[in-house]
Amino acid sequence: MLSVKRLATKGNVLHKAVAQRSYSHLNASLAHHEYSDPRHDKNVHVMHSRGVNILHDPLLSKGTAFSIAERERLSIRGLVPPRCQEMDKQLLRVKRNLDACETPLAKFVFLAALHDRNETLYYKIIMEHLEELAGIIYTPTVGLASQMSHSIYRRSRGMYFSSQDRGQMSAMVYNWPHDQVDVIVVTDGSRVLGLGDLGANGMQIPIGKLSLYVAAGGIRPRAVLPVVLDVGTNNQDLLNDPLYLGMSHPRLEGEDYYSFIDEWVTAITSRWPDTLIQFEDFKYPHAYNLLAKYRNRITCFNDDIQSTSSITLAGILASLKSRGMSQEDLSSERIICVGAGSAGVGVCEGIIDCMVAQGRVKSREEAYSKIYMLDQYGLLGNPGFHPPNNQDDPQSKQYQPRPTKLDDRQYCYVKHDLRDQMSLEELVRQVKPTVLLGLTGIRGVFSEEAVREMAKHHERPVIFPLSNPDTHAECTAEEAFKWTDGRAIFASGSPFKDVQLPNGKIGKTNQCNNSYSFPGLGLGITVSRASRVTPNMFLETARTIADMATPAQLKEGVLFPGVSQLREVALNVGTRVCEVAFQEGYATAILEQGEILSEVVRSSAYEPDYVPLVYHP
Ligand SMILES: NC(=O)C1=CN([C@@H]2O[C@H](COP(=O)(O)OP(=O)(O)OC[C@H]3O[C@@H](n4cnc5c(N)ncnc54)[C@H](OP(=O)(O)O)[C@@H]3O)[C@@H](O)[C@H]2O)C=CC1
Ligand SMILES: CC(=O)C(=O)O
Ligand SMILES: [Mg+2]
Repeated sequence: MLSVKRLATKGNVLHKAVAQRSYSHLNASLAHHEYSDPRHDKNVHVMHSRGVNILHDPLLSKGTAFSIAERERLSIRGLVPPRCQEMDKQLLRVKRNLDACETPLAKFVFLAALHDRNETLYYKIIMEHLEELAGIIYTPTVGLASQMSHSIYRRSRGMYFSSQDRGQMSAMVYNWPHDQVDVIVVTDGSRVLGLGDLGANGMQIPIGKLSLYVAAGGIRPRAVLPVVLDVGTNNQDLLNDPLYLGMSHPRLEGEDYYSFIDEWVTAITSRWPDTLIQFEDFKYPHAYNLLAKYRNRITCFNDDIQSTSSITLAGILASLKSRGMSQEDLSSERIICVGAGSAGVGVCEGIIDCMVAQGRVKSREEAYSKIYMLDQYGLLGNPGFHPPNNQDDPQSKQYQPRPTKLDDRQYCYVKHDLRDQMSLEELVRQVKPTVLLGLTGIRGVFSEEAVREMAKHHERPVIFPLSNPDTHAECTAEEAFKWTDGRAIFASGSPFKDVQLPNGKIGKTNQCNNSYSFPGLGLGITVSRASRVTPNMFLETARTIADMATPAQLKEGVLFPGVSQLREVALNVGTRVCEVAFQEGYATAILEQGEILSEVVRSSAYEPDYVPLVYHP
């Protein structure tokens, strides 16, 4: 086991990420009154300023929980109701108000307001009710909130960089009030979940992801930065809406687009050279192009491509055990992936990496042969199998070449012995897949015919409609269990309730979402101060999560711990990612014999507790 005694950043500057993390979350939020001194007791937060600013700073405010002594020394006596109420009473009030909200969107707005008032209380309630509230601050409700973002807008959070900021970004980054930023989630809003181009409204996604980085991954609230790159939108409804808050022009493309992103990356890394950047919800092929451009230059990854691959691979590996097989049997699976975009290709590359690492395939090419990929036109197959104008072959008469060419990444999956654009139903008949993955963003793509056909050939068909939000899932849990007579091993991107089966049993559902992988990845990278995010980190994340369900859970089709245990998942993943960072030589933290790495990771994770505040001019 690796151990860490003292950590330092690149350039030999003492870095507090781990060695001092236990008190670093006590730092004040606003630069003008930020004060952090390791000499002070770690249970006290010392500040230069006082008064109403403290009360209205969400990172510092305790609302009614300020003690009388604190009110006195912070000059806020009389500015809050007289009775001091501890956090337990505040939580009671928040939960009652939350339960009184009539719709998920109303809950979202309520929680966003709490986030803006008192972050400690926000994270406390989220962590205490993670299973319930992840569905509000994250998928599915965050999808609706993104669509409505311009209507429900109350207060700004994060940073926007837009086409009118060209040439200004290196200066703008200094408008952010915190000197240390551990994780940035950035989107250009071009493909928000399965909801398409939502322009600047996409901001709700980085905010939601970063809330999970804090609640599950233990990253400090003051060290996260949500960002929208507003390069315009092609969403005409938003452009026509007088309330829309983004730039009112079509999306930048080509050189304009890539040089814009370059300016932003340069600006960000000039102020925060060690920050982890998570690219989120960029449309294909920009998502891949940006990853290819920056993955070897800065500490970054693409969530949709890479961390989705970790959790989906974890799901497939766990399903092998659930079916009484070994994880090493991965290469004997026959996998159909419907969706050939960022997530589809990313997920399949992760599966192939694992097959190759297991050494049960002779080559990467052999691994590609195990996966069948479809896009909106059907199977990526052989166009040569369509003799033109063959009157005897009804399929051939309908054949139209794809309007767009496949790129190199997709071309690897082309099946030269099968007809191009074959339908899912026909492919299932021919291939008899063991695993069916959906990453299309399109409801209903898993038809009854396809799923029933699959279930004819396998006792436990593995059916993963992974698109978000729930309204865009390729099929519902009810459908999957109905069409397989309750035998499916089911996982979806957004949460579905377990299904009551006619035989009295319960069809267990799993959530297979990158929210299981990115918080731990971020924690591990932050703690180790890894300078790069590597393929092995994603592979090991998958293996770690795949080993977490108990044999009893696996037997009944439960593949992962529940969402309420995301913190535990993140701590395990974080520890493993940290180890990989050290083993691969990308950790810039200093390693000495001493503490146990898993304990360092655990003690580094933020806990939402109030800390006494002290004024020291
Ligand atoms: N569960 C999770 O953790 C995650 C889930 N996702 C979900 O995956 C979905 C796709 O994301 P992403 O890959 O980035 O999006 P992309 O737009 O990059 O890719 C979508 C793919 O689906 C294909 N497609 C569209 N319609 C159909 C259809 N009717 N039948 C078959 N294929 C179709 C598209 O084909 P064509 O190219 O021909 O248009 C394209 O290949 C989203 O809904 C997203 O929410 C994404 C990341 C994580
Ligand atoms: C979960 C996620 O990242 C997505 O649906 O895009
Ligand atoms: Mg995403």
